Amino acid sequence: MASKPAPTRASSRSKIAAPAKAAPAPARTTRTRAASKQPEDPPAAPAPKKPTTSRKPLEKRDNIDVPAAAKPKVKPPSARALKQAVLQSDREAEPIMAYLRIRPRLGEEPSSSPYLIPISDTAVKMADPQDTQNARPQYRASVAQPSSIYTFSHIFPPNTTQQDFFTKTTLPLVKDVLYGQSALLFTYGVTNSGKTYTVQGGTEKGTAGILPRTLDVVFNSIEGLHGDGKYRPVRLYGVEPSDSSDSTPPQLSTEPDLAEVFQSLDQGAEPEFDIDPTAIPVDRNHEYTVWISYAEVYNEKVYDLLADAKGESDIHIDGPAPRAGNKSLLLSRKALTLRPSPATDNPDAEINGKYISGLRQFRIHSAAQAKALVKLGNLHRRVFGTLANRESSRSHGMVIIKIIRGHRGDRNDPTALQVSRLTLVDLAGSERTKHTHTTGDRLKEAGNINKSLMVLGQCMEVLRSNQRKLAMSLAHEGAGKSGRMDTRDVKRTLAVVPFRHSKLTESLMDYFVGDSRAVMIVNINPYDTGYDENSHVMKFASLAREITVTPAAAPVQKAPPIPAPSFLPGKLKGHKFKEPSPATLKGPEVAPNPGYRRKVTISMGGGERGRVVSQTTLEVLEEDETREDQNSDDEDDEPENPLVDALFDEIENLRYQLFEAEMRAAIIEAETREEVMLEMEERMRLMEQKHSRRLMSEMERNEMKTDAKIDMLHQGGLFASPMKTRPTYAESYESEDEEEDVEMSLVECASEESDSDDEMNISGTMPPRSPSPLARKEKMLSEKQLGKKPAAPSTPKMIIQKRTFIPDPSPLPSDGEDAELTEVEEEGEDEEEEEEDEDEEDEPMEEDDDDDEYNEEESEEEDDWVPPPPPSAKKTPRKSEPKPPTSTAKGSSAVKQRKISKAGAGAADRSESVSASTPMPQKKLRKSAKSALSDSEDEEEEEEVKPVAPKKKRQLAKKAIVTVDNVEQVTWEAEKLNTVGGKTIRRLGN
Ligand SMILES: Nc1ncnc2c1ncn2[C@@H]1O[C@H](COP(=O)(O)OP(=O)(O)OP(=O)(O)O)[C@@H](O)[C@H]1O
Repeated sequence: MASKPAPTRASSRSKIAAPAKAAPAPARTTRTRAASKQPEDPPAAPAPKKPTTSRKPLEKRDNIDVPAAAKPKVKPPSARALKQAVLQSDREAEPIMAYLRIRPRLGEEPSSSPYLIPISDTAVKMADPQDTQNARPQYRASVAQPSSIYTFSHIFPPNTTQQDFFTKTTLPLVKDVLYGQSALLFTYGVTNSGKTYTVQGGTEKGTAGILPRTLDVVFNSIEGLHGDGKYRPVRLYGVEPSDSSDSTPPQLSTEPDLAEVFQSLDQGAEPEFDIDPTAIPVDRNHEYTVWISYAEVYNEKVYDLLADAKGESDIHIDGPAPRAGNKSLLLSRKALTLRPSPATDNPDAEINGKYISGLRQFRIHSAAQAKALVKLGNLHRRVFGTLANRESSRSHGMVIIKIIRGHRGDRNDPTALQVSRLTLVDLAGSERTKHTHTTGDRLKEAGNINKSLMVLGQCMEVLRSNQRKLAMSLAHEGAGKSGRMDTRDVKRTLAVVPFRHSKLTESLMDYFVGDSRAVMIVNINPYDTGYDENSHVMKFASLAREITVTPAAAPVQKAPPIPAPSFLPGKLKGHKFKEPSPATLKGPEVAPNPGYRRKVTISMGGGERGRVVSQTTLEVLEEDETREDQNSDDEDDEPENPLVDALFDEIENLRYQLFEAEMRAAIIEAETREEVMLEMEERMRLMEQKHSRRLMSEMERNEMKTDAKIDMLHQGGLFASPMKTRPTYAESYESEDEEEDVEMSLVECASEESDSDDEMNISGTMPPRSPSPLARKEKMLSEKQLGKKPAAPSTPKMIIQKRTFIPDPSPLPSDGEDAELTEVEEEGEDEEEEEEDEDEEDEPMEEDDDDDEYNEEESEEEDDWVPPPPPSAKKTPRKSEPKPPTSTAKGSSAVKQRKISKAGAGAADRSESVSASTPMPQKKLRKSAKSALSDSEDEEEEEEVKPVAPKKKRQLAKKAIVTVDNVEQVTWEAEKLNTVGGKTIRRLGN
C-alpha cells in the first residue's frame, strides 16, 4: 500500500463512478474472494487497474478545445444510444432504480381529480389540472409542461400495501447488505406526499414502513448467526475493536424537566404485532453483527440523533426571562464533521466517500432494540425542533444500518471482515420557499433544504454528463487526434461533481461514486395542488434514472488484533487510521464557536391522556463543528497544490452561483408569468364588462329607435288602420276661416248627437261611432275640395290624433361607440335643419325623393294634400259608420298583450299630449314619414351587413304597430263611450 500514490483532492474529484474495467487488477483479490463466497452473487468482475493520480498542470489538461479540424467528425449519438453505451461500458453498472409511489386520498382532502394517471406499471401521465379546468390555457401560470409522460422502474398505485412496497423495493437491498454490499434508499417528494409514512410507517396494523421491516428481516435472517461483537465498524469500511460503550443505549437527559418533555412526546411502545416475518437465506458460514446510527442534516449541519441530549433548566443566555407557567430549557448539540474516508479502508476505490465523524453507532441484538433506538432518534428530532412542527419534516433523516460479516470458520482470519451499509434517507419536503410563505428561521430552513436538494440534482446532472462523455469515449476509442482516443484523457476532462456543496450530498457521495446500489422512491400526492412542484419531482426522478452506479461487494478488511484488556485505554483507535486530535493540529488558536440559538415550543399533555396542556419553550443551541475538525478535513485531503485547489474551489463556487442564479431566474419567471396572467385576466374581465354594457345599450337604443320610427310612421299615416285613414289634425287648421267652420260644426254636432241618441233609444242598439266635431269639419272640407256636398249630419266624424315626436333617446355611454353616437346626434340635428330648410324650400327637397311612392301626390297636393287612403281604405270606401278598428294582427299572443300594456301607456300619454302640444305642420309630418322611410331603407342597407337584427326589428315594429292599433281601438271605444256619456249628462241636465 505504501507504494500506491496518495490520492489528491483534485484527482479524486475528476474521477467518476463507472470506470472502465480495462484489465484485471491483483489488488482486488481479497474483495473478489469475499464475493465469490456468495452463491447468489454474480462472479466479481476483474477490478480495474488503479489509474495513476499524478496531477498535470491545468494548462496542459486536455479540456482545452481542440481545433474543429483536428476533432474527429463523429455524429452525436442519441440519448438512448448513450444510455446503452453507458451501461455497456461497464458490465457492473446499473441505473439508479426509481420507484413511484402514489399516495391515496385522505379523508379530509378535497376530492379534486388527480392529475397523475398511471398508464402502465412503469409509465405515468401527468396532466396539468389548469389545462382541463381552465378555459383559457394560454394564461397558465405554470412553467411546467402541461402534460408529460414519465417512466419509472415501477409504479405503485395508491392501494399498495406497505408489505408489497417493501418486498418490491427494499427487500433486494436488505439482501445485498446481508451479502456484503452497500446500498442507499432515499425518498423524494413534496411535503405531505408520504415520505415519512413510507420510511417509518403508520400506527395501524400492517402499516409499518420500510425501516422497521428492514430491521425485522435482518434479524429474522441472521437468527442464530450473531457475531460476538469484538469489532465495530468505523468510518465507511473500517473496523476496530469495540468496547462496552457500543452496546450502551443513549441516555435520556437526567434533567427532570427535560425528561418530562421527552416523556410527553413519547407516543408509547411501537405496535408489537407489526413484525415482518420475512427471512432471507444467508450464508451460514458467516456471523453477523448489526449496528445502527441515526443522523439528521438540518440547516446544512449534520447532527447525531442518538447522542445524549444535554439539557439545562431555566438557563437564559442573552434571552428573555421565562414567562410564568412556562418552563424554559436549554438544549445543546454539536454539529458533526464530514471527513473523507481514508484510502486505506478501501484501497480499490477510485474515489473515497465521506463519513460522519463522531456519529455514534450502537450494536443491536434484536429488531425491537433497533426500533427503540430509531424511536429515540425520532424523539430527538422532534425535541430539537425539526419535527416539532407536525406539518413537515424540515431535516433530512438518515438511518444507517451497518452489518459486519465475518467468517465463522476462521474467526481470526485477518481478511475475513466485511462492512456493508444500508442507508435509508427520509428527505425533507422538496417544495419551494416561495410557495410555503416562510419567513425568518423557517425561510433559512427552507433555503437550506432547497440548497441541499438542488445540489443533489446538480450532482446527478454532472454524474450523468460525465458518464455519457466516458461512454462516448469508450465507444469511439482509437479515434483521437493521432488515431487514438485515450479514455484516461477523457476522464481528465470530466466535470467536478459538486458533492461538497451540501452536507447531504457530501455524506451520501460514497453511494454514487462507490460500489453501491441506489434506489430512489418518489412519493407523490396527486390531490395536492402543487402541480409544478410534483412536476419538478418527476423530472428529478427521470434524471436519477439516467445515472448508473456500480454495485459491488464491500471491501474485506483486515481485522486489527485485539489488544489485551490491560492495554485498553477506554476507547480504542483503529490500528491504521488515526482520528486526528486537536493536539496534533497545527495552526492558529481558534476562537470558541458561539453556535446558533433558536427556540422550539413544545406542547405537552392534553389529548387522550386528559392532562392539562402546557407549553415548554426549548432553547436549542446548535454549535458548529469546530474549526479543528474542518482543518483536519483538509489535512485528510492532502492538498498538493494550493493554487489548483483554489481554482477548483473557485470553479465550484462559480458553478454554485450559476445554479443559484438559475434558480432565481426560474422563480422570477414563474412570478412574472403569474403577474401577467392576473393582468390579462383583469383585462379580459373589463373587456367582458364593457362589451356586455355596450350590448345592453345597443339593445335599448334599437328598441327606442324602433318605437320612434313607429311613431313617425303613424304620424305620416303610412300604416293601414282606421286611424291612419283619417287626415291629420294639422290639415284642419290651415286657415283661420276653417277654424270658424270648425266651431260651427261643433254646434251642429251637438244637435246631431241628440238625434243619434234618440235613434239609439229607439233601436236599442249601439249607435255608430260619432266622429268628433273637428273630424266632421275636416270631412266637410275635404268634400268641399272634391266638389261634393258635405255629408249628411249623421255621418260619423273622425277623431284626429296627433302623436308627439319622440326622438331617439341618447344611448348609454359606451367605449368605442362615440363615433356612432355622434353620428346619431348629427342625424337628429340634420333632421331639424332640414325641416327648417324645408319650410323655406319644400319642393326641391321633395322632388329629390324619386323612389318615394308618394312623390307624385306630394308634388300635386302642396296645399290641398289629402292623405292617400291605405289599401284597406281604398278597397272598402269609407262608410258612414266606420267599423271599429279590428285587430288585424296575426295571432294575439301574450307578447302582444305585454306590448299593449307597455306601448298602450305610451300611446295614452301621446293621446293626452295632442291637445296640449302644438300641432305639427303637415309638411313636417310628411318629412318625418319620409325620414322614417329613408331610415327603413338604411336599415335595409344594414340588413346586407347584419341580416338578422333588422329582420327582428321589423318583426318588433309589426308587433308594435298592431299593439298601437289595439290601443287606438281602445281609445276610440273610450271616446265613444265618453261622447254617449256626455250626451246623457246633457239630456239629464235639460
Ligand atoms: N400510502 C399511504 N397510505 C395511507 N396514508 C398515507 C400514505 N402515505 C401517506 N399517508 C398519510 O399522509 C400524511 C402525510 O404523510 P407523511 O407525513 O409521510 O408525508 P411526508 O412526505 O413525509 O411529509 P413531510 O415532508 O412534511 O415530512 C400522513 O398522515 C400519512 O399517514
